[in-house]
Amino acid sequence: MLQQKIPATVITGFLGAGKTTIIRNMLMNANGKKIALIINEFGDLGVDGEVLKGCGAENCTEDDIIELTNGCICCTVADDFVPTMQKLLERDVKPDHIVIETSGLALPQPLVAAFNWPDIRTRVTVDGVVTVVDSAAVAAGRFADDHDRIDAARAADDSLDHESPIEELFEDQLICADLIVLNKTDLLDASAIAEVKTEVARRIERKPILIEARNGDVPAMVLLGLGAGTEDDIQNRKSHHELEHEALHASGTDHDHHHDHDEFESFALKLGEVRDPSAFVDRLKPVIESHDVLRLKGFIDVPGKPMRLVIQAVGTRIETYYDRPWASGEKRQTRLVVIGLHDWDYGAVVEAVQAAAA
Ligand SMILES: Nc1nc2c(ncn2[C@@H]2O[C@H](COP(=O)(O)OP(=O)(O)OP(=O)(O)O)[C@@H](O)[C@H]2O)c(=O)[nH]1
Repeated sequence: MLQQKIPATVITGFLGAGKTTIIRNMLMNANGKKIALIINEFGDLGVDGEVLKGCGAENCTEDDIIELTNGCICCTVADDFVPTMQKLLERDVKPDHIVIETSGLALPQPLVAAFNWPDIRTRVTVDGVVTVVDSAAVAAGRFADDHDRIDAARAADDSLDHESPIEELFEDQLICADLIVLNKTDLLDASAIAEVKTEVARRIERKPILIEARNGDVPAMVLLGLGAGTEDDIQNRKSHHELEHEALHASGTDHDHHHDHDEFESFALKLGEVRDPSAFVDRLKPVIESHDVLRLKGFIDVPGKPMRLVIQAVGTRIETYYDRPWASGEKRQTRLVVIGLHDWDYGAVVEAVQAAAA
């Protein structure tokens, strides 16, 4: 008997756009579908996996959540992703649907291409690539970089062929989408949302479905019911990197030009108790602003509190909430992951975050 392929949904989008939030919502509304999650993060601390395990969904137990933390999934496809999929597909009880959350810095294209590997292609299909957009960040001009500055830099150094790394990545993630979710529309008025739509649409020639969402509230039926078979269409969704590579190849100047994440850096910090989390948040804001920290997240140990406090910062917008009690035998500790552009003053950022927590 011909086995039906298991559908897999790829959830991508820049740092902090709301990927984990969408998945958390979906798990609560999946109508009994057994979901397997593959979670990929940039940085050593598996915060997203822990947050999702903390939500205790019955259709997706801790066993069904697999974390890939050896760097961005697009660079570790062969070593990490493919073996993980193979193991998942060998389980006795197969999932009804596989959901993959890429890191905010990953290119979805190499991941989708992996679905054409022979022993994966016969068993799984990409139901769709969902690209989550932080509408507030788009409205604030986060992805529309200062082109004059970049042009000037290019004029001074003609080996610079890139747009800014953030803008390029944003476009590559859009280009690969079957569904674009304009998330965080609660933070904008109607005219700003309309501008964001125009801004997003002008960056892609294909016309994927575009929907608005607040707090990642997208019906599971929509999210998991795209039926796109994206692996058959990757030729039409090439990343800047792939196009550049092809152009160099055609001009005979091809060289060993790997995609990497050199433009971004992250570090993990382990700290002691934070007595006054709201003062910590207040002190963090100027640190994030002055050092252009792109993302900070983790868990805080607040003395006297039985629960751990989750902290999520996307730019200077910071949210904290208690998610679950510290488990017995679990070490109470403040653990943070901080992501920024590689040219930041690393030592100064570490010191400033430590000082803010003290
Ligand atoms: N105001 C607002 N905040 C949101 C919305 N969706 C998510 N957030 C918040 O944005 C922050 C980041 O959300 P996540 O879901 O962790 O984002 P992510 O894309 O998984 O982040 P990375 O995995 O680090 O790239 C959290 O504080 C969320 O609560 C939304 O629609 N509106």
